[in-house]
Amino acid sequence: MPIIEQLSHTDLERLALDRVVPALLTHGFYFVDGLLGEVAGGAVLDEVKQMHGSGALHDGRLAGSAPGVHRRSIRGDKTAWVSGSERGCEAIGFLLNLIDRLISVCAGRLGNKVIRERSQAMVACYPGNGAGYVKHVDNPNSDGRRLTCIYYLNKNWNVKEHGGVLRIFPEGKGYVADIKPLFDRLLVFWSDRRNPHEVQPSFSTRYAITVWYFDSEERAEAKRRFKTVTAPAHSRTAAPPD
Ligand SMILES: COc1ccc2cc(-c3cnc(C(=O)NCC(=O)O)c(O)c3)ccc2c1
Ligand SMILES: [Mn+2]
Repeated sequence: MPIIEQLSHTDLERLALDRVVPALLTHGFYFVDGLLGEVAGGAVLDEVKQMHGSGALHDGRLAGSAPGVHRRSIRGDKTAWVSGSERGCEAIGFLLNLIDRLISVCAGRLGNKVIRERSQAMVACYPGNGAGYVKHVDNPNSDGRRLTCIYYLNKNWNVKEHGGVLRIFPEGKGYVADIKPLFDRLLVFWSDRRNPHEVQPSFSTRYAITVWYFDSEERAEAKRRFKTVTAPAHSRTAAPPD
């Protein structure tokens, strides 16, 4: 299927400079709808459905959980990690390239941090059995993750029926932000303690693709710390694969 480029580079620059950067600097998060358009977004969705149908998604892991606490009670998604260059991930690769270009335009204007690298993409499915993800911070302990980017893939999502809202509790703000996991929506937010968030129980299959962008210095320092401190396995701070 031909992938029609929806956003010219100028559009991407305008989106980054006029929308994403100002929102990150004031509210700490931003979402945009219609990122890829129906055709390219639909191609990404087809690839994710194919992965799910072929059994490529497995129970998501936890950074470090207290013994005896049942993982599913904390995090109920199934995930797979892709680079986007795998066979059957061409549309996902196109999406990741577009998000890379968007974030690289933003990076120079987000303060003195150097955002130059990112994690692999985490393809996630909340199966719709009421599972969600309890309130958490993606990067509570300076593991290098600076920005979380989540691309949602859910058509005809009805929150009253399906739940699955991502609720962000912006630190120090008097409000919460309820983000519906709608098809072709991209959400960007600071990964650290500024943005505790939860995935509310989902009652329909809920697909998303997440990438984390690293602050190179914080990431390098975290790797040094990780190597030198022989922390017991269960207590280690987890971070997605590079
Ligand atoms: C041990 O290695 C790892 C590697 C990656 C990990 C990723 C998550 C994670 C974090 N946040 C969310 C989330 O907030 N989703 C919001 C939404 O879908 O709207 C999510 O689905 C998954 C948790 C633990 C991990 C451990
Ligand atoms: Mn999270």
